[in-house]
Amino acid sequence: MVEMRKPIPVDEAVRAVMEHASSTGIETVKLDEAYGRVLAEPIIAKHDVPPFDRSPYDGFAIRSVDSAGASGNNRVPFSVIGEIGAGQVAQKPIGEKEAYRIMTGAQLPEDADTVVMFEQTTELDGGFTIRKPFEAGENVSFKGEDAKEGELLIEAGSLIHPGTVALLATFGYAQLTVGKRPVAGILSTGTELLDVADELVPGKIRNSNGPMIEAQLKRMGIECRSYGMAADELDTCTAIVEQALSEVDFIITTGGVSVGDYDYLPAIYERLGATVLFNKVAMRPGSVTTVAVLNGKLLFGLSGNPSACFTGFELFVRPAILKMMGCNAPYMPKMSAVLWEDFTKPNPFTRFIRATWEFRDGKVIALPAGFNKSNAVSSIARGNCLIVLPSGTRGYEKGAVVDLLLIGSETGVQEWTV
Ligand SMILES: Nc1nc2c(c(=O)[nH]1)N[C@H]1C(S)=C(S)[C@@H](COP(=O)(O)OP(=O)(O)OC[C@H]3O[C@@H](n4cnc5c(N)ncnc54)[C@H](O)[C@@H]3O)O[C@H]1N2
Ligand code: MOO
Ligand SMILES: [Mg+2]
Repeated sequence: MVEMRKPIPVDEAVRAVMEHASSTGIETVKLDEAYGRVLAEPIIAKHDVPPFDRSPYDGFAIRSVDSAGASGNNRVPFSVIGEIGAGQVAQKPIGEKEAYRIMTGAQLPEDADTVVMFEQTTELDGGFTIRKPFEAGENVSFKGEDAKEGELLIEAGSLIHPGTVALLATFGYAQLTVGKRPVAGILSTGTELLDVADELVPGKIRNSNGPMIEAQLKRMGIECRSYGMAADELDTCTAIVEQALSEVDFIITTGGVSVGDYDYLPAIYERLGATVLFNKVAMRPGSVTTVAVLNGKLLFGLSGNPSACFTGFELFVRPAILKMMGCNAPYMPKMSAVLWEDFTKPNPFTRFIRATWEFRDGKVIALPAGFNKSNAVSSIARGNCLIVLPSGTRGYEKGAVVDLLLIGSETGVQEWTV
């Protein structure tokens, strides 16, 4: 008799996975390897930024007192006593009505407290005149205005993006500690599977899930070990999964998790003694998504159906990986949008629809990506988000406001429910 499975809500399933996603540890990397990693230490300003008062313009550094009373009718002359390019420092202090030519980014000479842009002067031989007074501090980029020594700038647990790299470089982090990346193992199960280079033969299809998952991992910078494809044979698949468990931090299998005669993942978990966290989720696609855990390692049993497989990765595998790396905001960001076409099917389970969000007619709209079934492959190639239609809702009409989950976003959120 077929096994009856009890679906659990998506949020509950995500929580169960996250409870078992534990840190892979930390390691030290060079700055040029830091992009895409997670900070294992906070970035605290090691010194003021900028580290000295500097000129934000190309112009002349003067003492503001000397500009008092300047006007169109009373142009005040200055004599230029030297030039300071960025990286150079003034050799002597400036005296009354004296100025340095100074370039953007150069340290202000002692006593100078303002900068006059070239455009605000009339140049003369050996000097220039100005036609307005300047206040102390006008046109100065102050020491510490960007960051103060000791200030907490970025918390540990943040994903390192190019801007973070700039900040790390500013403070001289030639190396830093980051969360270790877990190593993933992937196995595509299915007797019907052909390799990408194979010609189609009756009854068979090419393996698209394996390459897709590898790309989803690559997008996160995660290294994977591919265990290729395996026919639906219990002994063979069990042996591969067992082998993989000894070599990687977590395993993703695709296919074989439903109740069919050749769906062997449930039996494999049982043989290996893995604890199944859930084997039915109140979602579509991906209701058969199964996650098990053995010796602290997660085994993600994603559905064989391509749309379900894709969605299962983004909803369950991705946040778990980020948590293993120590990330404090592992969930896809959410946004609201106006649904741009009718979606008439009722939603007994929470539905995730591959879609594109864009800005149109003054609002953010969401356009479903086409053929919307769990076994669809064409629509997963389109779109930049998932529309979320909560369980227990009926059809939606064009114009309804719906939630979106953003796919491929660099930054995430700390808490999340769908
Ligand atoms: N009696 C029931 N049948 C099914 C149920 C159910 O509840 N009761 N659930 C359906 C749902 S929902 C889904 S989703 C699928 C899940 O199937 P499996 O995860 O067991 O996957 P397979 O049976 O191995 O394959 C399903 C489908 O996907 C194709 N596939 C598999 N691997 C790949 C791959 N690597 N690349 C591309 N396509 C792949 C496979 O050929 C099948 O067409 O079960 C329903 N059935
Ligand atoms: O498990 Mo499914 O809901 O058709 O993808
Ligand atoms: Mg099946």
